[in-house]
Amino acid sequence: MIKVAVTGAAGRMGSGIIRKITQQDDMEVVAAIEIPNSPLAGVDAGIQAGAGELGVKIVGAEKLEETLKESEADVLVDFTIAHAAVETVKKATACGVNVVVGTTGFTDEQMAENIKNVKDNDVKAVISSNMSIGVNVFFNTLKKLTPILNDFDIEIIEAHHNQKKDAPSGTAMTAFEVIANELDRDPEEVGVYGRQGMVGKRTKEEIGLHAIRGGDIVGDHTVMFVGDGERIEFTHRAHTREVFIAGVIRAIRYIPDAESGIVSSMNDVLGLE
Ligand SMILES: NC(=O)C1=CN([C@@H]2O[C@H](COP(=O)(O)OP(=O)(O)OC[C@H]3O[C@@H](n4cnc5c(N)ncnc54)[C@H](OP(=O)(O)O)[C@@H]3O)[C@@H](O)[C@H]2O)C=CC1
Ligand SMILES: O=C(O)C1=N[C@H](C(=O)O)C[C@H](O)C1
Repeated sequence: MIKVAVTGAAGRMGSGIIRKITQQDDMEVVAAIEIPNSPLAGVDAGIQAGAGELGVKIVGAEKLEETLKESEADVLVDFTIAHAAVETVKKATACGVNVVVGTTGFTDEQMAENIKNVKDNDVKAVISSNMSIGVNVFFNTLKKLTPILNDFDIEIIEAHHNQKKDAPSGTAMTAFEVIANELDRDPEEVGVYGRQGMVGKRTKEEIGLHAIRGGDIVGDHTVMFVGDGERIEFTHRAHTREVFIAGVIRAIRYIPDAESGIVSSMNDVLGLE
């Protein structure tokens, strides 16, 4: 039985992950953590998630370390917000707990800190901006398309629900890094985040990133390759968060076989590439 702790337990992803884990016979929720001093502390995590009573009470993040120790969690799953996730990964890895992280919006420095904490504490980890199988095939296909279309202008457009806090999405940022890497372009130099005013003509090298926010859009990503006289619009659309949650379940199941001290990718989990 894999013992799972979930941070962001009352969030859109966290509650869906708790519901899904209760339907598996090889894993169980042993801890559910919310923001420090959460008003939800003491509430049953299963009831909160709509999965029926679990006998696991939500605790505030100020009790993270003691909760991880008492619950003997094998894996912590984090879908929260970047600044909180960095601290959570630091504390969980220091307690020897493996991590599955889907939170987005990390700066390069924050991601480097996550990787260092996994390495220094020799734990197992899966970190990915998008856990869906479709998006990971999308990334791999982009890797193949980009060198062929290297002369086209490339723009990335993402659309998400009106509750999303980070922009551009983590998935758009990963797509951007894949493309920049394939084209040997420095992401620091070629990223153009929206355009406004007299920005001048588009340069050949730049890659535009654009974020749309509205209603209940689960998550759409389009990479536009625009040439003279034709264009390719390569799109992934998530219809439901269940696609991300299915990936999380596979990532949890992958952890026992994962290599220690490194961050595994969803390609590793899904056996892609
Ligand atoms: N990799 C992937 O496949 C996917 C990634 N995501 C990413 O996951 C993250 C969460 O998304 P979503 O579930 O929609 O967001 P929500 O805002 O619905 O959920 C986040 C939850 O985390 C809580 N939280 C904040 N800080 C802490 C903390 N220190 N400890 C414990 N809990 C905390 C929040 O509480 P409060 O609301 O009170 O602040 C909230 O309940 C985002 O970064 C999003 O981009 C989302 C979908 C798929
Ligand atoms: O916040 C979301 O909802 C999502 N976030 C991830 C991202 O930023 O890429 C993944 C998915 O698109 C949904």
